[in-house]
Amino acid sequence: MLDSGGDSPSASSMDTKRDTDDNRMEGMTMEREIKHTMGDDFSDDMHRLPSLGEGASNCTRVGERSRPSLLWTKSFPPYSQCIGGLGDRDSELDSETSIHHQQHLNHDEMMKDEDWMEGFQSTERKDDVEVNPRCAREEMREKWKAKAKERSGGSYEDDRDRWDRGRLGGKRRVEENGGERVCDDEERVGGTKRYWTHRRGRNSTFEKEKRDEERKRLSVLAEDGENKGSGEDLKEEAEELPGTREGSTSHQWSSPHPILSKLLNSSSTTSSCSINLSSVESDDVFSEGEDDSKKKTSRKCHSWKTYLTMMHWSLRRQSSWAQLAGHQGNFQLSSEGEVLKLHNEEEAKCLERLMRDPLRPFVPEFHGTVTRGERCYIRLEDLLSGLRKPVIMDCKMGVRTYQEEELTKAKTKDLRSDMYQRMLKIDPSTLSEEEHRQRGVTKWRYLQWRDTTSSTSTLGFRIEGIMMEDGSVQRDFRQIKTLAQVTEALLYFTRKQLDVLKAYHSRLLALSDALRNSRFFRTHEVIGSSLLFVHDPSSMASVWMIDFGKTTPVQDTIKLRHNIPWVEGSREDGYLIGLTSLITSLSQAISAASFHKEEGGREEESITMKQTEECG
Ligand SMILES: Nc1ncnc2c1ncn2[C@@H]1O[C@H](COP(=O)(O)OP(=O)(O)OP(=O)(O)O)[C@@H](O)[C@H]1O
Ligand SMILES: O=P(O)(O)O[C@@H]1[C@H](O)[C@H](O)[C@@H](OP(=O)(O)O)[C@H](OP(=O)(O)O)[C@H]1O
Repeated sequence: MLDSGGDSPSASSMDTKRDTDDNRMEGMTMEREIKHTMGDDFSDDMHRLPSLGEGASNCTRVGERSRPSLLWTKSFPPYSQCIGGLGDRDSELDSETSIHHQQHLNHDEMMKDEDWMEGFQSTERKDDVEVNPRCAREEMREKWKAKAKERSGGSYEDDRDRWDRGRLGGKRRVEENGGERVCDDEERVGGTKRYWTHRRGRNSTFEKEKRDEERKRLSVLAEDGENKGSGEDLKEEAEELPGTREGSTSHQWSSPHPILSKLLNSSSTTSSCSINLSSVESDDVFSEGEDDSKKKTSRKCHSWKTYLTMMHWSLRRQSSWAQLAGHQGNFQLSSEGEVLKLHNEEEAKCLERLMRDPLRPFVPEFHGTVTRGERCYIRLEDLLSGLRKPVIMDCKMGVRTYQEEELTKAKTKDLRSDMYQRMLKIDPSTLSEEEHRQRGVTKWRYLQWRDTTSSTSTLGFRIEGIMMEDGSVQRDFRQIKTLAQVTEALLYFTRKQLDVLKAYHSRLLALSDALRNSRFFRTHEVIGSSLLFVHDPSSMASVWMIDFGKTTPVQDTIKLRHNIPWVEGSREDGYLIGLTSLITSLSQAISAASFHKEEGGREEESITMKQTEECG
């Protein structure tokens, strides 16, 4: 089912009938499901207006600049352990036009929102840090410190605690920095789940200290004329994100600090690391499959600083960030580990509003904008930060992915030959004679075709892509039309892990709650926005709302319901239809995974019994 090849989307009439029947059955289950999971406000069929603004929610008060209500199945490494943020562009970020979103968070404005945010409780997230083995890094650090001391005439501050605070001490940091992250440790669902909150203290003294330390390290490195050139090259190289390469469909994951581990494990001929090193220099020195003698010779040619420069570069490469969908080349990772997305006025405005909305806990933190060269970017929290081998799924929400104005534009707009080619490749029969003659289609025509040939127009969302823990990416889910197929995809994506499925399910229920209380949602047509599902092998899981590039406010006279089909002029997006489908599908997946687990248990039991009998 997940295979991209195979049948054409133009299904036979029998298939279509089966699909329709499936959907009808699923629709009935869905209604039952919604009654069960979403409470009375959502309990009617999808055509009923959810009572926006009613009732209380679990969300946290927004004005506190907190990261509330993350639902993880396990503890989550702190932001400071994400190494992707190390870098040399800190100063650039600091010095360039950087508007912190807090500047926009006018207190009075926030107070205006107070009435409909009432009842929001603050839940906090505990930093239950697992400190990773860092012996190798320790060793490297000692070497570096010794050299740094030598260079600076012995003035280098040998402050082990400082380093440890920065690199390892998530928990300690909590204590020492006035509770940058705290947790209510609120046990849920049989004591296996917790609601975490996550206070973002990016501009805290600690963070500044950490950056200063980093700068200090860099300036020591920069002093070394011998390696300056290569260091600069590497910095440039590191700016490019692995997941953003044109045409790249897979992303190789690395073991922790690949270059460092290679350095310190010189006796092994093969390395466990599989990071895709694209630097020429790094390939020279460390390429896979090299014989030992070459490695040794090569190593002699490079000073310790080269290693450090490269280590630093590799640490930056350690970010788990990967782009699963969307436009190639629109993203960068900042030295602070933020995701920089090409600026879009609409999106920036939405994010600003969202930072003052009950939906804030479901949206990446927005840190304003930054200019790099001639391009302006919005600065977003990296939602993959701290995750080792994240498994990601991008679901584009809504029953349509084009704005109403695209319809109007379509009448005058240029024809798109690239979109014609894409349609031709997948299903030539869908193109009209005129379109064949013109060898082009309007963008609206293409987007509408995408919506109707995927689950978008029927289920109110579609899976845009899935990246598994090995970095393999699957993007073609055009064949998925029914809820049963979605459930199958969810089981595949989560590898039937019950805790992950349950965490996603709860998170989506919390989201539906927040949406009901969200003024933003009430007043915006949400088009082309995605839900980003993220978990990792340790079963931490969460869902985030991303991509507001085509989300626009509607006039006061229009009351959006979000749960009814679209007709031209209504501006309805069907976001809640998609959310409902996803919640239902997750419930089905949970049942299937539970059944599978029980079956597995029974099988194991009978094998053990058989073995015992045989032995006895
Ligand atoms: N804050 C974030 N943290 C981590 N990953 C992100 C973040 N924002 C985006 N991504 C990654 O980038 C991908 C594309 O994001 P997004 O949908 O915002 O881009 P886009 O170019 O606007 O997409 P589209 O072409 O659908 O409009 C996502 O699927 C996700 O993998
Ligand atoms: O899903 P596909 O088949 O990759 O098609 C793209 C997708 O629909 C994007 O949402 C759309 O960008 P917008 O959301 O910004 O409209 C893009 O248009 P574009 O080529 O004009 O960027 C399409 O090419």
